[in-house]
Amino acid sequence: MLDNIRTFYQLRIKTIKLGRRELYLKEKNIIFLYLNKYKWKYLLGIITLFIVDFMNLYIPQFTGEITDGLKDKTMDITGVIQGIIKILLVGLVLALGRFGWRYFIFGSARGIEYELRNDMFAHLEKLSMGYYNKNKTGDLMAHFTNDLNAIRMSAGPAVITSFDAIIMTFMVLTKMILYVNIRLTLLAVIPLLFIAIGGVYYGRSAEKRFTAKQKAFSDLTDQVQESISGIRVVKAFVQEREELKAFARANQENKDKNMKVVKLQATIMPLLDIVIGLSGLITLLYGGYLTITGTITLGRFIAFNQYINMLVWPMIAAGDSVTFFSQGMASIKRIQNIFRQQPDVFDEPDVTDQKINHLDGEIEFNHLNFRFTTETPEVLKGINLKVDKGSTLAILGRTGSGKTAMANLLLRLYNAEPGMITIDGVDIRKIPLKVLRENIAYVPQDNFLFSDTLKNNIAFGASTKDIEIVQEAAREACIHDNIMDFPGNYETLVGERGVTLSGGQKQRSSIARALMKDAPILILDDSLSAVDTNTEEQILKNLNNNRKGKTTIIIAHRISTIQNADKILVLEEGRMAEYGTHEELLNKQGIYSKMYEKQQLEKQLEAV
Ligand SMILES: Nc1ncnc2c1ncn2[C@@H]1O[C@H](COP(=O)(O)OP(=O)(O)OP(=O)(O)O)[C@@H](O)[C@H]1O
Repeated sequence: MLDNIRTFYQLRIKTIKLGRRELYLKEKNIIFLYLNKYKWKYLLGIITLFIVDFMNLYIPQFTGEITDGLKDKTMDITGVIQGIIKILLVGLVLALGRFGWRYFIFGSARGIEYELRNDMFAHLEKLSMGYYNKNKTGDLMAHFTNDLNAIRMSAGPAVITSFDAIIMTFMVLTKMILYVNIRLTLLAVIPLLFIAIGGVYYGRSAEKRFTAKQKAFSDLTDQVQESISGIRVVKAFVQEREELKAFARANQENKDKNMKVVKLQATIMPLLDIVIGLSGLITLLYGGYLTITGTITLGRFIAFNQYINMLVWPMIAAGDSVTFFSQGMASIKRIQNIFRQQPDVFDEPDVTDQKINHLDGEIEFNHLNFRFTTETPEVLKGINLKVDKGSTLAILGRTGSGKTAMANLLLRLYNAEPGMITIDGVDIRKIPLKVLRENIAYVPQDNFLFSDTLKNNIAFGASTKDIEIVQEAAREACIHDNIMDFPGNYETLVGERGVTLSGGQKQRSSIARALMKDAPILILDDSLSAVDTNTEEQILKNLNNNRKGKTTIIIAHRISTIQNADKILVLEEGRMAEYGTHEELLNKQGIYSKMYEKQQLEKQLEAV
């Protein structure tokens, strides 16, 4: 019985410890996970550093010996040459050692930065749309540049300077005591103690200022990113001056926050000089006295001065290390915030058991209600309908009525409640995300194209880049002739460094990209709005011929786009206002028929 209780508590303690450790790694210091990977390299680097520092101490000693030898006339030219050879040999070891620690420690820091950047990108890719709706692109970009840079500086130079400072201080002090004089050493290092005390205060204050500085930089990056991506709107609304003012404000804020850091460093550095100067003064006064009284030789006095100078570097390095570490700490916290974010949409544990690797395309919405966040109102209410495999559903409705929301839910960019959407009779949440998205071809409303060739844009996400297949998809989307008119044909670069496509050309390239996927489900989200009616007719005809047996969902505003669909859903403020075929809805004399009449009238007016 007692044994059982003991085992129970032992197990419990173990679990708590494990839990704490996980929490510690996850919550407190993600950087330790990365440092751990490079621990052997760091160790090698630190050992090399130790050797370098150790060898360094012999140069003042050899100089001191030559000085005393020459002064006392106990050393001839051979002795001097031997002394110089010893110094040169130490110099050679130092050169090799300095290469070594740089290679090991800077290499590890670069490695950590590289891995952290990869992991951060992979993590960001996993995060759901909800996260991107809340966070600004510029801010995220600043994490990849400024914050990772600060982390690298603290994982590399700061590690070196700290260890160097500690090892060097320790060794120099030992050498000062053993080789020169203990009392002189103690007196000379008293002022240096103030540096250790000041370091703690400086570290705390520096981290706060660095956090503010990094945030200001993020805001500035965001400002530039928004102004440049929105330059068309800025120019069209003659808002250059306003944008410039907003930029100047962000820039000023960034400068102010940087100045706060500069001011702190500017206060600390002269203080360091004063402390170091005091040490030098004590050395001159008391060391000089000891030399005059013959307690230490002139050579040892000279060596002592060199040792004091050797302490200057660790003191300044200590200041730099605190700066780097504080900045790194501020950045790690910012990056940790990203890693702490969990995707809302993910494969639940039992999903992989489902063995689903293909979809047929029978979609069912079962009394679907949906809101984007708990704070926002419901945007879809009681949607209840079935889309048969191989049929076409058209969704029509005023702007903001929830059409794109339905597409987003089918792609699981957001989560619907369990059971509210099924595909082939399986709850969408039980279908592996990869399978779901691979089986849906989507033409989004914003027709985003990458800064790449048209060929690569169309073949994006497809299993092949075969030009014949790319051309076939482009022909179906009625963009082939346009592409052939471009100077580089399919190799034409799109976007910032290439040609600027018209709205309609972008739309059709985007349709070609979706058709290239040849998926069992195709969603066109207002994807024909920028093409003329003849081209629209042609594209729809092509879709009809080539997508037999496959499901299509067309979201549109023009009735001409959707009138041949098997079923038409009219959404009104997220509700199914009307549902049926074109004829059925016309007979209903409701919203659809009114829309139809209006659009017919517009057509006739256009013809006149
Ligand atoms: N990420 C989001 N968070 C909160 N609300 C959102 C979000 N995205 C869209 N909405 C809101 O949901 C409603 C439906 O939007 P949705 O984009 O589905 O409309 P839509 O019918 O596709 O409109 P349009 O024809 O203009 O594209 C709108 O009121 C919109 O403001």
